[in-house]
Amino acid sequence: MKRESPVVLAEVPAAIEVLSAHKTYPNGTVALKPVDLKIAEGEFVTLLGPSGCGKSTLLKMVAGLLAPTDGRLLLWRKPVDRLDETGKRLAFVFQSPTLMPWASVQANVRLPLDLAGVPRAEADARVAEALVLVGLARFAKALPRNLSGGMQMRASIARSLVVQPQLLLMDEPFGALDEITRHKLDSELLQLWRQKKLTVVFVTHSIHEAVYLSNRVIMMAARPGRVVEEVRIDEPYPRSPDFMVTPRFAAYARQLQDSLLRASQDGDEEPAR
Ligand SMILES: Nc1ncnc2c1ncn2[C@@H]1O[C@H](COP(=O)(O)OP(=O)(O)OP(=O)(O)O)[C@@H](O)[C@H]1O
Repeated sequence: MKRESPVVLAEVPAAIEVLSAHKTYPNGTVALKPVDLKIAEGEFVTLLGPSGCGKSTLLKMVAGLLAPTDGRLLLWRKPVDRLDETGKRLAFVFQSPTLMPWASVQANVRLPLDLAGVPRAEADARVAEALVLVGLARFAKALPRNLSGGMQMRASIARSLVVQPQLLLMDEPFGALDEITRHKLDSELLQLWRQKKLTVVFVTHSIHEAVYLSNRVIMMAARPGRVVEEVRIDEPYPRSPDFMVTPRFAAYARQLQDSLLRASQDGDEEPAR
């Protein structure tokens, strides 16, 4: 007699499914060859690769900011433009904090809620909570010009958190910061990710940042942009900065360095179409 299949343990649902999605810009640039990628709820996935490999293009397609030339992108099993049907929300964090210079930190962070017509009392409560989460509670009334680069980025992250997203898409958010500040914000981001049970897709040029933060690193190559490799970082969380001085960290960094080198060389051999 045929045996019953074993009980299937509850699978972690996919937050993101990229199904043969590719992008050619109107000027003919093949920014991304077909990509197939599944990201489970709660993962921290990093997109790493040389300049021009299509990291931002892929992230913007996941956000629904850019339509693929062909293929599909699903968030919680629905096309990206029907995210509201899933009861989930996403937020996008850009490299530049893009704060309104004339408005206080508090008003900047409240902006998405004002635009969505959230009542003032509720909005203020959510802003206060977000400012505490990013360590800016004392600077609610400050103007952006009086904040350091790292603090401005914290304000930008707070602005993304007030919409209470389940998915955070971050395009080189700490790329313009000095190394010490970047490490600090990386650690804070990991805490937020765990505390809020977020799914994060994070674009970076930094191998060290990718190893420190991610469950999984997606390596991409340029000319034309494509996914070439995937590396799992099997290191438990919470990860402290001490992880960065371990032989395991060095081994992962080396593996990614080799992969990045291969990805860069591949691109030189294959001309863009
Ligand atoms: N609007 C556009 N029109 C035409 N080509 C574009 C456009 N945006 C990006 N590209 C090109 O598409 C390719 C992929 O760009 P993309 O910005 O996605 O790469 P990236 O990996 O994020 O690069 P970087 O690391 O430098 O930010 C590049 O060759 C880029 O020049």
